[in-house]
Amino acid sequence: MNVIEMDGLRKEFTVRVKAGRLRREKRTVTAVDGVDLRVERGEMLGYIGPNGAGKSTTLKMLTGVLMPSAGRARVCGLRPVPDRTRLALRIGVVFGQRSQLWWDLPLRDSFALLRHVYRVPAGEHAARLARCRSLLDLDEFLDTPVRQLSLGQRMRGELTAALLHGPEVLFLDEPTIGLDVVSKQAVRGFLAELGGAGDTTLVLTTHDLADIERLCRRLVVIDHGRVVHDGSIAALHSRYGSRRMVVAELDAALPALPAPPVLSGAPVQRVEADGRRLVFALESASVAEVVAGLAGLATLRDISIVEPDIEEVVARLYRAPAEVG
Ligand SMILES: Nc1ncnc2c1ncn2[C@@H]1O[C@H](COP(=O)(O)OP(=O)(O)OP(=O)(O)O)[C@@H](O)[C@H]1O
Repeated sequence: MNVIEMDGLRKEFTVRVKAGRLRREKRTVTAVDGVDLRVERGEMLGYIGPNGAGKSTTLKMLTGVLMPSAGRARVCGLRPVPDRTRLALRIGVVFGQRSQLWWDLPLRDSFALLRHVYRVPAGEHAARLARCRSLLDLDEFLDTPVRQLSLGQRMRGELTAALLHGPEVLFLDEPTIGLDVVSKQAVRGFLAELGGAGDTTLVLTTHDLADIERLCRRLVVIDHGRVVHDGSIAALHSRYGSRRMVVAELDAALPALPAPPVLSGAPVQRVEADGRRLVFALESASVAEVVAGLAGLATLRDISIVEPDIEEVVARLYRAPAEVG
C-alpha cells in the first residue's frame, strides 16, 4: 500500500530580483518541477540532491506546510494542506534546523505536553518514551531545559518528540546535520531499528551519504526540482559503471604491470607505494581470479576489497544529471 503519492507535484515561488538601480522585477522560481513518486508502507527512502534541488520544498508540501502550485500529493490517503490537522496525528517531522520542543522546559516536560497535544493514551506514551529513553540514551539529560542541550542531545530529543504519538510516516530533513560522530551513530542506529521493524515509513533528506548507505534501500535523487534517479544504491552504481576495487599489497614491485590476458577483466587503476600496492578495478573478473592471476606473478602480502564510493557517484550525478535522464 502506498503511504505517499505524488503526481506531477510542483511548487513555484515568486521572487523579486533587482533589475537595475531602483527597479525590481518579479521572477518565478520553480523549486519542484513535476515530481511523480510512490512510497510504500515501511520503505526507507533517501531523498537527496544538491543545494536548492527542491528537497525541503517537497517535504514541506508533503507535511502540509506549503500548498503545491500544481499536481497532487497524498500522505496516508490525506491531502496534506486541507487535512493538515488529521495528518499531524499520523506523521512525525524532524527538521534538523527547527525545533518542536519547548525551549525553556526540560525535555521530560516537553514530552508530557506533547502527550496532551496529541491525546496519546498514558500507557502508549510511557511505552514509546521508555523505548526512546533506552535506545537514544536520554536519561542523562531528561531534566535539562532544552536550551541547555547540545545539538546531539537536542536531536535525540527531537526524534523522540516526533515519535511519541506513533506516526506511520516519519519525515526527516537533515537529521544528522552538525552532529558529532557518536551522536550520528546513535541517531542512525535508532532510525535503522525503527525502519527495520517495518511499520514506520521513513523519508530522509541529507547531504551525508553515510546516512543513506546505512539507512535507505531506495534512493531518489532530485535536481532542479526533477527526479533524476529512483532506485537502489546498487542500481546507481551499475548505472554509472562504478566498480569494486581490489587492493593487492605485494612483497616487491613487479618489473612490469600485469596486463591482459594475465589479468583480463580487472585493469590496474593505480600503482602506489613504489609499485608494491596495486589497485585493480573489478570489471568482469572476480576477486578470486585477480588473486590467482597475481599469485603467479608476485608474492602477495595482503588483499582487500574496496566497495564503490557513493560520494563519487553522487558527485558525478549532481554534476551531470542529464546523463542519467
Ligand atoms: N520561500 C521561498 N521563497 C522563494 N524561493 C524559495 C523559497 N523556498 C525555497 N525557494 C527556492 O526553491 C529552490 C529549492 O529550495 P529547497 O529549499 O527546496 O532546496 P533543497 O534541495 O532543500 O536545498 P538545500 O540542500 O540547500 O537545503 C531554491 O532555489 C530556493 O532558493
